[in-house]
Amino acid sequence: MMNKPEKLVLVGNGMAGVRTIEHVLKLAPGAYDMTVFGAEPHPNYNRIMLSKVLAGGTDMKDIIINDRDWYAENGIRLFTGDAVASIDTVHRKVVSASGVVSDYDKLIIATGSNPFMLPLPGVRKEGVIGFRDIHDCEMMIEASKKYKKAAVIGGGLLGLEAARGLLNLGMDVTVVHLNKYLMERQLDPPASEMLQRELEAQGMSFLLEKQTAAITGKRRADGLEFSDGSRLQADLIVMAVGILPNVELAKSAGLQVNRGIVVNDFLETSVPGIYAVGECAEHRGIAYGLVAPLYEQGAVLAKHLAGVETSGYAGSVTSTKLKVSGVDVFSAGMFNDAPDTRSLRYQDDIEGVYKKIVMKGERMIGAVLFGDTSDGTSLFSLIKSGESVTGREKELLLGYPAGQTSASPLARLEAYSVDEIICGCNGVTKGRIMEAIADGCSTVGKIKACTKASGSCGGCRPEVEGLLSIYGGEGAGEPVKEGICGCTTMDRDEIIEKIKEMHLVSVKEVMNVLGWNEPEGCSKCRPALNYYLGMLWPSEYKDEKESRFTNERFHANIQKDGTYSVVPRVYGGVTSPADLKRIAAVAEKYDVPMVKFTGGQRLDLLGVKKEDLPKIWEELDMPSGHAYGKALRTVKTCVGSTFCRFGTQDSIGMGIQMEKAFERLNTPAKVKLAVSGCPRNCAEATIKDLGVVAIDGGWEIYVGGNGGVKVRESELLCTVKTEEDVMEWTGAYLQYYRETANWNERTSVWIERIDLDEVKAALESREERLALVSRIEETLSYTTDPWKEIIDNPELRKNFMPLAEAGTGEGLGARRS
Ligand SMILES: Cc1cc2nc3c(=O)[nH]c(=O)nc-3n(C[C@H](O)[C@H](O)[C@H](O)COP(=O)(O)OP(=O)(O)OC[C@H]3O[C@@H](n4cnc5c(N)ncnc54)[C@H](O)[C@@H]3O)c2cc1C
Ligand SMILES: NC(=O)c1ccc[n+]([C@@H]2O[C@H](COP(=O)([O-])OP(=O)(O)OC[C@H]3O[C@@H](n4cnc5c(N)ncnc54)[C@H](O)[C@@H]3O)[C@@H](O)[C@H]2O)c1
Ligand code: SF4
Ligand code: FES
Repeated sequence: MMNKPEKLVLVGNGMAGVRTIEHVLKLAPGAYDMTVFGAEPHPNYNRIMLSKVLAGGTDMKDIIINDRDWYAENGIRLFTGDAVASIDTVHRKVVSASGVVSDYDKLIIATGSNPFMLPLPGVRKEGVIGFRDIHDCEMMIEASKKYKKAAVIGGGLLGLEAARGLLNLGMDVTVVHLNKYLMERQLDPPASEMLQRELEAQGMSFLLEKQTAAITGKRRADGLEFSDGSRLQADLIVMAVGILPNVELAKSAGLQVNRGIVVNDFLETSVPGIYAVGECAEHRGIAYGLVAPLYEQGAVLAKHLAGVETSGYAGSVTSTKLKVSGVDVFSAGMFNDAPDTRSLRYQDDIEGVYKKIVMKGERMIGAVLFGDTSDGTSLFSLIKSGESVTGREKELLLGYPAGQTSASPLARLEAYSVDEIICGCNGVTKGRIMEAIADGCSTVGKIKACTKASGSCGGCRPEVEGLLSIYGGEGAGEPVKEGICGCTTMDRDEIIEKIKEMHLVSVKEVMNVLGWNEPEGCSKCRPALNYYLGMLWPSEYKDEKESRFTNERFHANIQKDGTYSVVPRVYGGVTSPADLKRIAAVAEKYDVPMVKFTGGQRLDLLGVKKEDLPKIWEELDMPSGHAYGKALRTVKTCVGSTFCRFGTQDSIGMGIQMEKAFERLNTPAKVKLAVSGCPRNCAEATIKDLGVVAIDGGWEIYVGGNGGVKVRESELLCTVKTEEDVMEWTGAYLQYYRETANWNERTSVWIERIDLDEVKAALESREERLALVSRIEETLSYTTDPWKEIIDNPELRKNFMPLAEAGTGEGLGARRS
């Protein structure tokens, strides 16, 4: 195109600016003679990965995007550690702090942002820091070696990622937040509360609705003082209360500046020949703080500079994911309710999943996901497209039922346009990934090396794997395997085989030895490994509470208002006046707002405060009903032959026997049983994981039923004669399920996957059945009642105390459960 190269100067060697010149190099090679100035002493690096560096497991050298050779190979003059001090817009030149003068024909300002440091007394003391660059990250790592207590001011994305990193570095961390809800700019209150609970369980402490008034200490900070007069001790204070676009240079050069440097749709500033891109730019009144929109800006600016036609940048809808391992949070678009919007919500407190989509007319305009963010990309795509989703709201909220291929995640990926951004962190489109696959990239690793997709937060890895399986076809050199989660490419069977072969005995050891790409794992693999290890090594494995969901850690179901529910075990649904009196007395004494019968014939005490749980368990003096766990829940019974005139067998006695035998059993997913005294089936045994129906002279055993979201009628496994036979088949069946199902796979899904005939074949021989029964009995012999364990152990009881009693010093000590 152009003959003599024009001089292009980039001020700011960060993510948006360098991405722009990468595009220019591709679109118009040789068109520009380029010079880059960076205030930091490093080549261009991935700032978002600093959170991962702080959290451990990622090395500083791994976050370099373009090393110094790249600049040299592309003929770019690079000045690092040398900030541009002034711009002469008349003579078109910039002058750096060290005195380097550089002429330009075109100038890009990409100076990013500065952390907003609250103007508090004491803010300049040693030990007070923002979190923006490699230097800050190194300072925090150093501080953690000498000091113990950290305070992070600001419970937004950055503050929480910083706090998680500091916890990993062994510090006690308190997050001080102005608002009542964490991440209030990204989450609605229910999601925010679930997030807080999960982070508390990880060991983070919170002070909400707290206004910091001063930073105390002499030369070095030693704590915070709040506007209500209270104090917090801390040796390291990280300020994460937002960012301010870095506009000083532009302002002093006379460019129009509001909050950011004002640009039009082609990223042109008020001065001809000067452009601004990235966090420092303000487009249509918005200065963005996430890479995806900044990369979109960069792509437009590059086209403009390369003389390639573009309709300009029209602004972005944004989405965010929190990069804290073990917590899946996604937010996009307008997620708050408004008078002209309509919201649909789904909440599963047992699995710790919350989903919300916000509709305006026929369009979806926002979404919040907690616990399961797998639909994030497709929901975001629909939000951005603005297409009508009328009639599909429910399936968008709930995701698509397994096996429904027309709307499977793969089908959705296939339906995306080639311009759809798959990897937000690196701005990689579906089309780019398809190109890489067509060029021979046959593994996720190769696609990462070639396109950078999945190389940053890792959140897009499932989509990259999906695209590989769709477009890799026969040509893909290495087979595409479904890892149990994004942290590994190994599937369940491979992991179990390795655990057995190498005798791995802890979650951490499995992750280390089997090369997890996330050192801390995630909310999918940690509980799964915890289950597999417990199933494989019943005598030696010690359950890792931190790998379990909140409900299982507190042995009670958390409710939407943060209270808990208590469901004592009532074998076979049969209670006694004495038990009922105790339940009533406890309910009165602790002001339990509601006592309710469950669908499984139990009594549920709802609205219990966490600190009351151990006292209530003690006073009830009844075993845990495990209503919160992936475990045997209930054995529902009908009245049977004891009282019913149709009854052919004693269904109550059978049910009680089964419940007493298998209570406390850990299973891949919850398990519900039922026993009916005749084929009228009043206990609804044919929609249970295992249901027993009495017939003349014997019993029928049905398996794989479900009465939940996707109703499935159970199938006949066998017909047996005696109660002993029922016990043997039930034990063998439950153990076979425990040994072969994926973690979190209900029997109804498992049986469709492996087929009933396989189950029948596996249980056909008496010898095999007895071997399975002996393994389940061994497992059961090591189980204890969790409520009793806590009642008898003062250390465990402390986890249930309110913060002020459980903590240290000013009542804010970190609580690790
Ligand atoms: C810890 C952390 C985690 C993050 N995680 C995410 C995430 O998960 N997802 C996401 O989308 N976003 C994330 N962000 C935000 C994201 O990193 C920024 O949006 C992005 O880096 C902004 O790019 P930029 O090029 O505008 O600014 P920067 O990347 O900040 O680059 C600006 C550069 O300009 C330099 N500079 C400033 N003034 C001058 C001058 N006068 N002369 C020369 N150089 C100068 C600065 O030193 C800096 O190196 C995170 C940010 C941080 C700090
Ligand atoms: N995963 C990600 O996408 C990610 C991660 C880190 C950073 N970032 C980006 O980096 C930038 C900086 O992040 P951030 O979290 O600092 O900004 P933010 O503006 O998103 O959040 C700042 C938080 O601090 C709180 N706050 C404000 N004043 C306070 C005070 N006086 N005391 C206590 N709390 C106070 C606010 O209520 C707010 O929730 C943002 O643009 C963010 O999007 C993104
Ligand atoms: S299932 Fe049969 S035995 Fe049981 S209550 Fe109903 S009618 Fe009676
Ligand atoms: S979305 Fe973060 S690496 Fe792709």
